[in-house]
Amino acid sequence: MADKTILKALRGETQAVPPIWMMRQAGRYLPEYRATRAQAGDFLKLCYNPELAAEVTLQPIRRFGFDAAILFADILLVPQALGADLWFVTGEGPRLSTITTDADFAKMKTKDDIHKVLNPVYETVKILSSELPSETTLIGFAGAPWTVATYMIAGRGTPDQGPAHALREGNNALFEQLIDLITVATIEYLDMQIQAGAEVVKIFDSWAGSLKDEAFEKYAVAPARIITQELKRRHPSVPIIGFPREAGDGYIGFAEKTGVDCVALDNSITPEWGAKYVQVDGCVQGNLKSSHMVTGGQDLIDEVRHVRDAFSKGPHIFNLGHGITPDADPDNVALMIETLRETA
Ligand SMILES: Cc1c2[nH]c(c1CCC(=O)O)Cc1[nH]c(c(CCC(=O)O)c1C)Cc1[nH]c(c(CCC(=O)O)c1C)Cc1[nH]c(c(C)c1CCC(=O)O)C2
Repeated sequence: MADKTILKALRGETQAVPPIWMMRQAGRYLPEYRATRAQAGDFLKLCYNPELAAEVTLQPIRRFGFDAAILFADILLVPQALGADLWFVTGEGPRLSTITTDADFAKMKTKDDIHKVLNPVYETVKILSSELPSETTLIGFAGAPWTVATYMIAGRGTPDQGPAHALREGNNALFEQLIDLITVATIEYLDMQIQAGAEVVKIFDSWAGSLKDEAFEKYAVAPARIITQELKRRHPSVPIIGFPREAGDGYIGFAEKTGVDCVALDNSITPEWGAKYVQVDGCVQGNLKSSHMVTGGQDLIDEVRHVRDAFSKGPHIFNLGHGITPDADPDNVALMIETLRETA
């Protein structure tokens, strides 16, 4: 449907009230999410259970009326589909078998093998595209090659992505083979999500900020450009959101260099800076601090207005600068939406 508010923003329209959704909007801060996850058994079983994954995707739409739903899945399902072992340690995060040698890489599967594992995700998308309200946009997603590679190399999240940088410098040929494999697998994965009904896709490069200068161009910009160009060739009308988190000056010109339709902004920059240097090139998404979803009150109201007003002269999708945290209060989410939609 052409007049969905998210799609209008992505086409470059400025709207008096920007559309809104929230990173990690289906998550542990919601009691109904925790109940469904318990029913599924654990987080990964939830990701691979199309009925229940669709259910948790719909929960924040029912409760809050967001303008977009984001598919419930995880960026680490692609490494798993490529042959990595994956598990989650409660309270700590993901763990994977590591890729640090040519022998490890030789055991990986190819891009054509991934759908066997990822099929349930496409089923979730199909369920959602028939069950979502007609005004709600369905967003699919994947991790960017660099961010996915950081987990595959280290076997876990790391504060500075040290192991991935070490491989990039120590065995660059292997590192680049891994980036290329994730890039081609991501294209096929997002293509299938689009065929199943995703109307927009987002590429999460959560660790882009640790790539500097030439490395940022080679491993954040170039893979995003390759994925975007190929998806645009196959699906010209499907908009793409890029999120090179903490890219700093790397945000400037990112849309033009990669071809993405919208750049998601984190909290390391002010909305004024984002409007001046990034929104000049098109749609931006962001960037309220997630901590306001914990603290609430007048500060939350003031900051929602601040972010909205700073981006009011161009196309904007309201969002947080990063995912909502488990300690957030759902009432603060409702207050954010109510404040955003008040007549200014
Ligand atoms: C780096 C990354 C991951 N996953 C993701 C990223 C990129 C965005 C970002 O920077 O946060 C992306 C992601 N993960 C999840 C979604 C679903 C859609 C949504 O945003 O609601 C999305 C878009 C569900 C999830 N992914 C995860 C949860 C929590 C798991 C649980 O329910 O126990 C959810 C709801 C787990 C996860 N998944 C990942 C980590 C590091 C963790 C553990 C940290 C944490 O617990 O928050 C990898």
